[in-house]
Amino acid sequence: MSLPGLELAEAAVEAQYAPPPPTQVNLRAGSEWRFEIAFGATVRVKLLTGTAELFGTELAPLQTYTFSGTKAAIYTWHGCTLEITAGETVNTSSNGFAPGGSTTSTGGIGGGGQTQGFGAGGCSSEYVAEDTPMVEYSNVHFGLETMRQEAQNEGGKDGPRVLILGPENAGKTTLTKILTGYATKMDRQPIVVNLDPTEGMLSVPGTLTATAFRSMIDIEEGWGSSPMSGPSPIPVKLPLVYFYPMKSPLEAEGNVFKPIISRLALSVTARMAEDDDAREAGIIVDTDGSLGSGTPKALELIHHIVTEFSISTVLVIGSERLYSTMVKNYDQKPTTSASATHSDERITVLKLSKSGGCVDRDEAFMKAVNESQIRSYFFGTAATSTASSATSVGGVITSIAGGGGSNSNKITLSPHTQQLDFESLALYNYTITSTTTEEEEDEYDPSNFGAGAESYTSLTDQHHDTSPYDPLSSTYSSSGPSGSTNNDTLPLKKFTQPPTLALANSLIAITHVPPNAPVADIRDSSIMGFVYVADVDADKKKIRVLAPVGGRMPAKALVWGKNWPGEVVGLVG
Ligand SMILES: Nc1ncnc2c1ncn2[C@@H]1O[C@H](COP(=O)(O)OP(=O)(O)OP(=O)(O)O)[C@@H](O)[C@H]1O
Repeated sequence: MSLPGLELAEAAVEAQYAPPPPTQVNLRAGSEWRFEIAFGATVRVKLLTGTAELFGTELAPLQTYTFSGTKAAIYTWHGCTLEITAGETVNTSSNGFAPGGSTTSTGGIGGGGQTQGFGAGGCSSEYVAEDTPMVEYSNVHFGLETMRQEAQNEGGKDGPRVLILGPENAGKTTLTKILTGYATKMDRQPIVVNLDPTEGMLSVPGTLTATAFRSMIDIEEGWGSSPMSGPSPIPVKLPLVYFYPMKSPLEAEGNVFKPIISRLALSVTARMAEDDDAREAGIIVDTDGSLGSGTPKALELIHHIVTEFSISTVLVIGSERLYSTMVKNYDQKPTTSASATHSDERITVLKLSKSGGCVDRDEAFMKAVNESQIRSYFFGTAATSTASSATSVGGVITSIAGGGGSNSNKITLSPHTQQLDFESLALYNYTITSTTTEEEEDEYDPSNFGAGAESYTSLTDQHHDTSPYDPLSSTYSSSGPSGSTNNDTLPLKKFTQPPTLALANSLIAITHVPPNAPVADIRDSSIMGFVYVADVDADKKKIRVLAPVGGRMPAKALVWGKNWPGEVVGLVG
């Protein structure tokens, strides 16, 4: 192609790019290889000698792991040699599967060559770092392990309930993975709770989940996979999923987030009460970066989490200020379960270093991560790995609520599309005013939906937070009341018809409650699964949806993910 005005011929991308030859990386004991791989590029990593782990989960020797759209590090305690090879590229533009979908299967550098970087194996960035906080993190693990041992020895005592806090990109999720990986390696079965709606854990973005980890985390995909039919190299996990279709816990003054947390905590506590393995191993709670902001509202939500999950250990990464606030509010204060069990259990607050490897993920990368999570929820993952064989199955899924975030079993699913009569659906939408400054106001306007005010109903939120507020009273005295009580109306409205075009390309969650359930019940319901709106026919009042399973749409209340995860274009061609 000629460049206008310059009469220079631009070399073809393929010609510019030669696949890098396999590279060997020698890691000394206590160092890590940090790498970034763009979406669309794949890089294969093999452990040739020694031992190594990726965020707490050990790599099997001589097995090839394939990574795409990843920023991570492989750490070694005793030294190792890794082999890094370029994998095939993924067509990110035209197949409707981008960025996490089908591959060109060229075995080399294909049309998407521009996504390959110039580092080893086509990484866009890679280097070896000697300075890591892994010793600190492993000490935390052994501290937690002592608490688990105590819980095991003294029947009835709970294992550690850990809350991980910090600003965005401080490494909270990474620490959660490391602690979970180490715990499962020691045959513990911790319950991992994800309270970060920006990124799904074993589910799509916009979900808050709790999962009992009985087996190892998947190296390539982050968290492993939730149940679906077909062979799976890593045992699947079954998350309990709640839908929170907002980007930040602080939206709607935290009034939607808090009751869902209470629900989640109730389920987790019930599970711990009847499952000794879970009780001994305890809970690890990963949070959203906005809770690390230290604002009164964020502190109030932290307090809610600490209370509801009876947190015993608070880990703060990468924020001295937040650490000092947490020490002031919680260190050596009794846990909420201490008063219930008449024990003397006290909260410990610890400060941890942020890893120098933590990378800021820009909006485009996060968008690709989120789209990839949603895409894999419906389509499974492409067969990129030589470590596991791909199998096409009929898309029959036994449980559909999870599955999105990390379907590592390289299964291609076949979701079903079907036409639905919009009038037969009970669709609800959160009508919040976004607190995120860059987002436009999102007030509910019935006229947008072509329906009068009578087409939606509004019920009052029944939830009142009665949790004691002592530890934080000093914090709030200067800023006045927290403001959590000035919005008693739950911003969850039902609308009927006609369907709006804004529905197209968005997700709808199927709850477990009947269509006419009170809105507080709809908000508090766990999720059966998701459908994706492929098309809207406003005239005929019909929508075409993509569902992970065939058959009739369950007659349940539905919640629209309009604000978040929002529009995901091109899932269905
Ligand atoms: N040691 C490391 N080497 C390379 N990359 C790393 C390392 N630690 C973390 N990362 C990467 O940095 C990014 C941010 O880390 P992580 O997701 O753990 O942060 P977070 O605090 O959970 O962020 P958020 O609040 O936005 O969810 C991730 O892509 C993660 O894989």
